[in-house]
Amino acid sequence: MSKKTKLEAKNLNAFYGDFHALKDINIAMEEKNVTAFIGPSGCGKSTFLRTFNRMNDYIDGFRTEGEILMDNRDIYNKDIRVDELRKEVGMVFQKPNPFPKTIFENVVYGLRIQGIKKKDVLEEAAEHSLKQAALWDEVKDKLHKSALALSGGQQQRLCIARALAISPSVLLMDEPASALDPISTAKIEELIYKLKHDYTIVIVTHNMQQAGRVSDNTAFFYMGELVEYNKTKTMFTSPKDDRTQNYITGRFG
Ligand SMILES: Nc1ncnc2c1ncn2[C@@H]1O[C@H](COP(=O)(O)OP(=O)(O)OP(=O)(O)O)[C@@H](O)[C@H]1O
Repeated sequence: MSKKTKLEAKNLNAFYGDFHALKDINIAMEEKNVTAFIGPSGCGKSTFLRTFNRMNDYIDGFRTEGEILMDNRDIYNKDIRVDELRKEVGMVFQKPNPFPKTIFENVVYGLRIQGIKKKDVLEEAAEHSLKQAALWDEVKDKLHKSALALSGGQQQRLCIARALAISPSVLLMDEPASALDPISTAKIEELIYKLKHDYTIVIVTHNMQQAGRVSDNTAFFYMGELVEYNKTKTMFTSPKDDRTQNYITGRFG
C-alpha cells in the first residue's frame, strides 16, 4: 500500500535572478519514508531541498513559480507563518554546525526560543532527542560541557538531536555525512533508517551507495530538471533515462 503524500511540488520553477535553477518540477514524496535527491553538482538538489523550509527566502533575487505543498497546504501562501513552518521542518547541513554552547543548550535551543523555561521539560526533551539521535549514551555524563569538544560525527548527531527537539514532522538533510569518516557515516545512516518510522526524511547525497542504503525513493536531477523519480531499487537496477543510467554508473558527475 502506498503511503500518504507529505511533501509535493507542482509545476515548480525557481530562479536566482535571471538564472532558471529549477525547471517545472513535479514530485510527490511519501510520509515517513526517505527520499534521496541525487545528481551532478549544480543540478539544483540543495535549491530544491531548501524550498521546503523556505530557506531560499533569504537569498536576494530568489523567486519561485508553482506550488510547494506540505500536507496539501501551499507553504508559499501568504497566510503561512515561516516560523511555524520551520517548527515542522527541521534541517541538518553538510558540516556539523553546533553552537559554541554546552551540549544541553544546543539541544534545547529551539525550545528556549519558543519560550519554554521549565527545567524538567527541557531536561526531558534533551534526553529524548539525544536518545533519538543515538547520542545519549556518549554524552549523558557531559551534558554541560562544550559541544565543540565532541567529534565531528558526534557533533552531527547533536545537530540532528537539536533539529528533532522541536518535534518536526519533516527532516531535511543536505549531505549530512559527507564531512564524516566511514564509521560516523554508518551511524548516521543507521539513524536515518530508524528515524523514518517517525519522520519524513529528504536527503541530498552525492554517494550512490548511501542513496541505495538509506532511501526508499530516489529523485535524479540534471541541470535543474527532475529527470527520473522512482523506488530506489528500481532506479538503481533499471533506470529509464540514459542520463540517470550514466550518472549512477559513474559516467559523469
Ligand atoms: N545563492 C545563489 N545565487 C545564485 N545562484 C545560485 C545560488 N545558489 C545556487 N545557485 C545556482 O543554482 C544552481 C543549483 O545549485 P544547487 O546548490 O541547488 O545545486 P546542487 O545540485 O545542490 O549542487 P552541489 O551538489 O554542488 O551542492 C547552480 O548553478 C548554482 O550555481
